[in-house]
Amino acid sequence: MLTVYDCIVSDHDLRLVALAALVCALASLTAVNLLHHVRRADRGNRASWLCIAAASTGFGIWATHFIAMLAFSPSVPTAYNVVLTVVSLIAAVLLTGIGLGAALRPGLVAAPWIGGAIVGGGIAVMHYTGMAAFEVAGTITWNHWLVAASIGLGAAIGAAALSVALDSTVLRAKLSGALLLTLAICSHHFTAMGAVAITPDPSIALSSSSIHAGWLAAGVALVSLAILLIAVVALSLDIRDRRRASLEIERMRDLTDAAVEGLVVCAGDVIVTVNQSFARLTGLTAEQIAGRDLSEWVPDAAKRDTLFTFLGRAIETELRNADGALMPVELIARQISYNGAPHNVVAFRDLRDRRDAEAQIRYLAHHDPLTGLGNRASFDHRLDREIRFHRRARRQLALLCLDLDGFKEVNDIYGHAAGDRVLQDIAKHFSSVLGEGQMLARLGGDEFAIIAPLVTDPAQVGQLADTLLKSLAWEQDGIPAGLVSVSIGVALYPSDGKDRTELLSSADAALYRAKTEGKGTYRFFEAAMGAQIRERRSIEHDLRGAIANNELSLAYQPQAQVETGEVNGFEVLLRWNHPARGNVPPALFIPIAEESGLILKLGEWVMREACREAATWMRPLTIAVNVSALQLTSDGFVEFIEATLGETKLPSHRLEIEITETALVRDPNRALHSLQRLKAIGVNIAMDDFGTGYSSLSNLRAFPFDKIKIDRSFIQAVHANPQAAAIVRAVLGLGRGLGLPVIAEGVETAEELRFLGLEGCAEAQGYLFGRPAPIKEFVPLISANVVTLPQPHVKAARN
Ligand SMILES: Nc1nc2c(ncn2[C@@H]2O[C@H](COP(=O)(O)O[C@H]3[C@@H](O)[C@H](n4cnc5c(=O)[nH]c(N)nc54)O[C@@H]3COP(=O)(O)O)[C@@H](O)[C@H]2O)c(=O)[nH]1
Repeated sequence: MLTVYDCIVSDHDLRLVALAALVCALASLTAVNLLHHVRRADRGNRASWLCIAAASTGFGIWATHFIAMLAFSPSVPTAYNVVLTVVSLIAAVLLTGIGLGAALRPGLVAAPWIGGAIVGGGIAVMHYTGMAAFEVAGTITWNHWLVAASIGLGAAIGAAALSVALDSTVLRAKLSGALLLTLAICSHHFTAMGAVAITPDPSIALSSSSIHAGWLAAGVALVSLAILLIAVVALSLDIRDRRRASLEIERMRDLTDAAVEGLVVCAGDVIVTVNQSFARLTGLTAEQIAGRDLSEWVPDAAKRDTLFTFLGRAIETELRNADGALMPVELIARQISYNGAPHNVVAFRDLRDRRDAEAQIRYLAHHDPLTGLGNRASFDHRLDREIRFHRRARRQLALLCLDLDGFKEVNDIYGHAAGDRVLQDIAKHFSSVLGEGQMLARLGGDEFAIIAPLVTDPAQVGQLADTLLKSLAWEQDGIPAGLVSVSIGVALYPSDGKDRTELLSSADAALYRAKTEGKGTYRFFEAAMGAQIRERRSIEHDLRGAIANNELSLAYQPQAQVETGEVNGFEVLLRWNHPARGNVPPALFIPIAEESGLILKLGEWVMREACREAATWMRPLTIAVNVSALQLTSDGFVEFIEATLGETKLPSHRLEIEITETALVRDPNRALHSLQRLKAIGVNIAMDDFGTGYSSLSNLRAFPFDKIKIDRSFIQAVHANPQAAAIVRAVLGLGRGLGLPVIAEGVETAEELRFLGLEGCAEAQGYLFGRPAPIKEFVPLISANVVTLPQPHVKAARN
C-alpha cells in the first residue's frame, strides 16, 4: 500500500491525477446511465445503445489510464508504441462491451456481478496492454503481487459497481455505482503503477515509430472531449428517461387509483405504496399505510404465505380495516418491476357485495320474496325430512294445503299491489296461529301449505284449520272482510300417503273437496277423494285428444221472438262424445278445459265451426257463441275473430259472443279493450247468465253490451218464487232503461213464456222452442222461408 501511495505522491503530477480521476468519474457516470438506458431500450435499439455504452466506457477507461500515465514522471524519456496504444483502446472498448452486455443478461441473478468482473478484467487488459505500449529509456521490473492485487481490485470493485448500479433506478444507486466503477479503474491503475519499478538505462533508445507524450496528450484530450459529449448525451437521455418514468409512474398511479380493486405494492411483506381504493377499504390514507407491514391488514399468516408462494392464484381471506373490523376479500399477487426492482403487487377485491348477493341468492332459493315464508323448495325439503323422522319415530304428521278463495277477485278489482299486500297480511295471520315446530310455506300464487309434526289426535289439526279460517276475518285497505277466505285440505302421514308426493296429492284432493263444497272450509282426506282427482285428470287427458279424434260436435239451440215466435238465431253449444264415457256434459268438461287452458283450443274450434256453419244458412240468422274469460283476454283473440269471419265470409253483425260477468273481472281492462275492438268490427256482445254473478250495473254501463241474457235459474223459478219473478222484472226494467234488449234463457213452459211476454221480454230461448241439437234438425228454420216457433199463449194471455 505504501508503494502505491509513494507512487502516486512522488512519481505523479497530482493535478493530472485529479484530472484523470475526474475523467474517470465522468466516464463511469456515463457508463452507468447508458447501462440503464440499454436496459430500458427495446430489442431493436438495445445493441446500438450497448455499443455506445461500450465505446464511452472503454474510451473513458483508456483516457483515464493515459492521463494518469501523462501524470507519471519517471525522470527518463518516455514514449508510446502506436499499435499497442490503439490495441489497448480496442481491448478496453471490446471487453467493457462484453462486460456490460453480460451484466444485463436477463434471468441471471449474478449477471451484474459477472458483467462487472468482466469490465474489471477489461480495465486490467487495457492497462497492461497500455503499459506494453509504454516505452522508457530504462528497464521495467514488476512486483507480481501488486500486479495480481491490481487485477483483483479492478475485477472485485468492478463487479460491485455494476451490481449496485443496476440494483435500482434511483439516483443514489446510480451515483454509488459510478463511484465504485471510478474506484475500480483508479484503484487498479494506481496499484498497477505501484507494481512498476523503472531502472534508467541510457543505452535503451526509444523506437522511432513511437509517439511522443505530447501527441498522446492531444489524443487523450480528444477522447476526453468525446467522453464529455457522450456524457452530455447520456445525461440528457437520462433526464428524458426520468421525466418519462415519472410521467409513467403518475399515469400508473392515476390508473391504479381509478381501479375499483385495492392495489398494494410490497417489497417482501412491507407495503411500498397503495392506491386510493385500498386506502378506502382500510379507512386510512395511502401515506399512513406506506412503510407498514402487510400483516396489519391481512392477519392470516398462512393465507399470506400462500399468496406469495402461488403468485397469480386467487385467495379468499379477510382484511382488517382501521376500526379492527374484518371484511371478506379476494387477493391475487403478481410480481412486477417497480422502480427497477422486483416487487409484489397484491390486488384486493372487496367481496362484501358478492357475499351479500350470495346470501340473497341463498335466501331467494329457499324463501318466497313477497311474504318471506319458505318457498316450495324449502317446503319439499322439510317435508321429506319430517316424513323420514316420523317414519323412524312411528309418529303421525299432518299436511295442510291452503288455497285462497276470492283472491283472484281482489287482484282483478283492487289491483295486483293490493293483492300482494293481502298475501303478505295473510302470511302474517297464518304465521301467528302456528304452533311450535310447524312450518308455513307459500307454494305459489295464492297457495300455502303447513307442515304440522307430531300429531297425536286429528282433532288438533281440525282446531288448527278452524283457527286458520277465522284468522282471515279482517278488513284491509278497503277490501271487505269475507271477500277473501281460505279452503283447506288436510292429509295425515302415514295413513293418507307414505311419501311427499302421495301426501301432497291427498291434501290436494281434500282441498278440492273443500273448494267444491262451499269454500272457506276444511276437509280431511278420504279415500274416495283420490278417485275424483284421478277422474278429473283422466278427463283432462282425454279432452286433449278430443278434437283430433273427432269426438266433438256442435249443438244448436234456437233463440226466438217472444211475441211472434220467429227465430232470430241460434246459440251454439259444444258436445263431447267420449268413446268410453259416451256424452260428457259440458258442465263437467268446460270447467276442466278452463282450468287447464284447453278452452283456448276448444273455443277456437267451436268458433270456426259455428261461423262456417252459419255462413251456409240461407237466412241471415245470428249465431251466439260462448266465450270464456281466458279466451277473451288471450293474446290475438280479436285478430282470430276477424280472421275467422274473413275465412268463413260470415258478416260480423251475425256473430254474437256471450260473455259471463266473471269473464270481465278477470282482467277488466283487457276485456274492455277486446270487447271495444270486437264491437268496432260489428260483432254483437251479450252478457250471459245475468243475475248469477256480480249483477253489477256498472259493468253493464262500462262494457259495450248489446244484449242481456237472464239466467235460466230465475226463469224456471218465476212461478214458484216471487223473488225470482221480481228479479226478472227488474232485469227487464234495467234493459229498457239502458236500451238493451233482454233474452230469457231456460224457457221450458208456456207459462214461463207468457210471463215473459207480459213483462215485455223480447226474446227467449229454451226447451220450449227447441233443445240443443245438431243443425240438421233445424233445416226448415235456416232455410229461406221464415218459420215461427210455437208461441200461441203470449198473445192470448195479453188479450
Ligand atoms: N265457453 C264455452 N262454454 C260452453 C260451450 N258450450 C257450452 N258451454 C257452457 O257449458 C255450460 C253447460 O252447457 P249445456 O250443458 O250445453 O247447457 C246449455 C243448454 O243446454 C242449457 N239449456 C238451454 N235451454 C234450457 C232449458 O230450457 N232448460 C235447461 N234445464 N237447460 C237449458 O243451458 C245451457 C246454456 O247456457 P248458457 O251458455 O248460459 O246460455 C253452459 O254454461 C254453457 O255456456 C262452449 O262452446 N264454450
